[in-house]
Amino acid sequence: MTAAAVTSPGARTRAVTTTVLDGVPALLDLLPAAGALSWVRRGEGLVGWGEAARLEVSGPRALAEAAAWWADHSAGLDVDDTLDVPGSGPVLFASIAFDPAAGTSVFVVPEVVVGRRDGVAWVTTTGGADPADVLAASPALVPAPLGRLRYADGALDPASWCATVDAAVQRITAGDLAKVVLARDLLVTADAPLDPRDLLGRLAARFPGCWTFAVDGLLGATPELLLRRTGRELSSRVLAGTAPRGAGAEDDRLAAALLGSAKDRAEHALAVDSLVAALEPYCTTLTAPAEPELLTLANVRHLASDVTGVQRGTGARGRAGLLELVGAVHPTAAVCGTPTDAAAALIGELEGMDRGRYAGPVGWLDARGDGEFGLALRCAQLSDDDPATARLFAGCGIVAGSEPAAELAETQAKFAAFQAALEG
Ligand SMILES: C=C(O[C@@H]1C=C(C(=O)O)C=C[C@H]1O)C(=O)O
Repeated sequence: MTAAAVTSPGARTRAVTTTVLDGVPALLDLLPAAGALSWVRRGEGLVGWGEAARLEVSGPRALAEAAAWWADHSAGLDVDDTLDVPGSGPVLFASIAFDPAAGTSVFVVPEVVVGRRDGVAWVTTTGGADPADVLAASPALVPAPLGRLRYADGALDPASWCATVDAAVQRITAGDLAKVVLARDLLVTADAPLDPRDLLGRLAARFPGCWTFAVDGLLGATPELLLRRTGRELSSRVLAGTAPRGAGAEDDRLAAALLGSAKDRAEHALAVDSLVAALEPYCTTLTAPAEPELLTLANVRHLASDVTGVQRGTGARGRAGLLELVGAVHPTAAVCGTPTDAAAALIGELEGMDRGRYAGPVGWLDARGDGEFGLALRCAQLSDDDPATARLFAGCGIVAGSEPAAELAETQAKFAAFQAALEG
């Protein structure tokens, strides 16, 4: 059964105009406090605000319905876009549930989008608003102190979560499956309301190589690119295999140990294989590196593989749409496990929580079908009911030989990404 809640554009919102900007604004500084939408890396990307249209959808055909809705929506627009680059003209921000059949995925067409790509900046407005007015309206951000932060266990306390890791390792050893990604949540309450703009600014400053995202209150800085499409070109950055950072020579030792770890390499290979197997039918060529590289972040290191391909078919009708591709590759073994069905069932059995949109695809697409989707990791879901609270998520891949205490420490290192943004 599919549930869908839709707000559709009226005649007022049919005119979409992209205007090139003379100056190049700092994208995240433009965002208003409410309804922030973001996909920014190294100062480039897209931010948006306001809602010209919105779709909330769940069910086995959720992504197909969203794709049809977006095609229908964009076909009815009167577009003036002389720039014509990926992300100019009409744009849809998306945050897809980890399990789109059961959870709610959110799609938002902003009233205003500001983009920056290769040093060129533009603004796209819907409904005839003057770009000068919408940019002048963005208020200066005064960082608000959050006061004391109080943390509480989410679904499972650390000891219970370690017991689930142990149970998963036993199932893997028994031969039921090869890998499962188990996550946990952590609740935080501040003295004052959390301001998405503060959080996004701090995430981007500390994690410049990650994609700083925000859609419908889910905010984070993810290092993992699920799928980018530009024309027929596809790319993905697969991560799996993680080590903590250390001080001085210890940091180098930990990096070398990660690169040489048979366990982490095996865990990584499962994630790459899952992406390649799902993408291959859609591609004329698809290339994965023979060896992973190290990706170094402020809080952790990962094994990383950049996979690139060229999509089969030409033209909007001759090739699969971006949301179809996203639906085909998700969930990879980076966030679910191998085999997918057995891992998904074990997650449902052991985790004891609803992932919501955590570990789901998050990003944007335009009316050409170009776009970028990351995996919603290193993130928090701000509460609708209490603006001073949020739910943080972190998970890790469990394989034969995983040790519960080390996996718990890995979740703590991953939580630290968002915690640093909260702590300022
Ligand atoms: C699941 C998460 O991260 C994933 C799991 C990783 C691992 O187990 O080594 C590494 C990167 C991500 O693919 C998370 O950050 O919550």
